[in-house]
Amino acid sequence: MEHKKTYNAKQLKTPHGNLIIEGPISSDKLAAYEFHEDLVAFRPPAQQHQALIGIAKLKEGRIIIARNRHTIVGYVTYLYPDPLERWSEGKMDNLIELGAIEVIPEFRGCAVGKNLLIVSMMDDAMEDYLIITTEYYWHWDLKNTKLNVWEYRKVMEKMMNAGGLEWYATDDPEICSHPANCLMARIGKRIDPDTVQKFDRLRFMNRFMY
Ligand SMILES: CC(=O)SCCNC(=O)CCNC(=O)[C@H](O)C(C)(C)COP(=O)(O)OP(=O)(O)OC[C@H]1O[C@@H](n2cnc3c(N)ncnc32)[C@H](O)[C@@H]1OP(=O)(O)O
Repeated sequence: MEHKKTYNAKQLKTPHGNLIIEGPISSDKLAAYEFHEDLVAFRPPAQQHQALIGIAKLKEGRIIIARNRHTIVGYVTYLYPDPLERWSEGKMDNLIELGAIEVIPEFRGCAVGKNLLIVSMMDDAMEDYLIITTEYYWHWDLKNTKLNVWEYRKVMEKMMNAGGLEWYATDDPEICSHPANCLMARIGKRIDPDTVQKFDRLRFMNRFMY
């Protein structure tokens, strides 16, 4: 499949300053911007910056950023699912995963997360994808936000809903291991029924056990 990427951008005014929410952004541009030192949710900032540059180079990879002048203060990633996870087992070239989303603490609660999702979906090419995201509570910043798992889950749902991702049932053991974990997905307008069926089979791989 051809992976068309069309750049979109919007301005977001926040009490902490104006941001540009933009992408998909090229690896060269990503490399040229500063990467804020508080972007620590997944890896040390320098390593995560490099990881995002790598994703932007992938044919299916997409990075949308929130930028304050020359500094990246938030991002969301899209790429094929990890080959070790069940979501890649269907070898579906139109299934991509929202792999990570992060906003620095200073700008949280200012709708940056929601706008990263909104700008992501401005690209019409997203209608050709089935987009999934897996939510595991152990990736959440419960310590600093002081939210409990259900409050945090609500934040995640509201943010993902802004991009049209909705809750989907699954028997994936890791997701089922805690009730706050979940699978969310967005089925693009041009997705065919065959793809939806394949996705259903991926969601329920253990059904013959019952
Ligand atoms: C697939 C994955 O990546 S899982 C891991 C997700 N990432 C992380 O947990 C990393 C650390 N956390 C973060 O970076 C941020 O908190 C994010 C990305 C989860 C959310 O980003 P934000 O920019 O704060 O989200 P945003 O401001 O758009 O808020 C979404 C909704 O949650 C609400 N919300 C946000 N923070 C809070 C809070 N602390 N308390 C209550 N509600 C909150 C917002 O008011 C908004 O709700 P609304 O639509 O009713 O107004």
